[in-house]
Amino acid sequence: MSAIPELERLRASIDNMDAILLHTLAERFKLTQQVGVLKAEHDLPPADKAREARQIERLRQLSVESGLDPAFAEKFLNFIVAEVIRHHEKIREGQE
Ligand SMILES: C=C(O[C@@H]1C=C(C(=O)O)C=C[C@H]1O)C(=O)O
Repeated sequence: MSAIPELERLRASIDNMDAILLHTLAERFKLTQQVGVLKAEHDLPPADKAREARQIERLRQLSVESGLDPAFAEKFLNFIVAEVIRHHEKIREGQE
């Protein structure tokens, strides 16, 4: 039996999941952009390390519960947050 139909079925679901991830990320960035504007208006610093530490702790816990590598979850969050902070700095400088 050919593996192709099963491979195509799995890849179609993977494509759907990728779309969900991307749309979810886009909605998250809409929210963080609003936080960036609020911070710039009130002269608050772009990064909040205490908040990030709480998010990492929470996501590490959720990862264990859902069978995901907690180290990966932490790296993934850090990657996204770094991009968010880059945007916040730009908003602060009036470039966004
Ligand atoms: C969005 C915020 O700004 C930064 C980005 C965060 C994020 O992307 O979740 C979290 C903390 C901050 O370093 C915030 O302070 O809530």
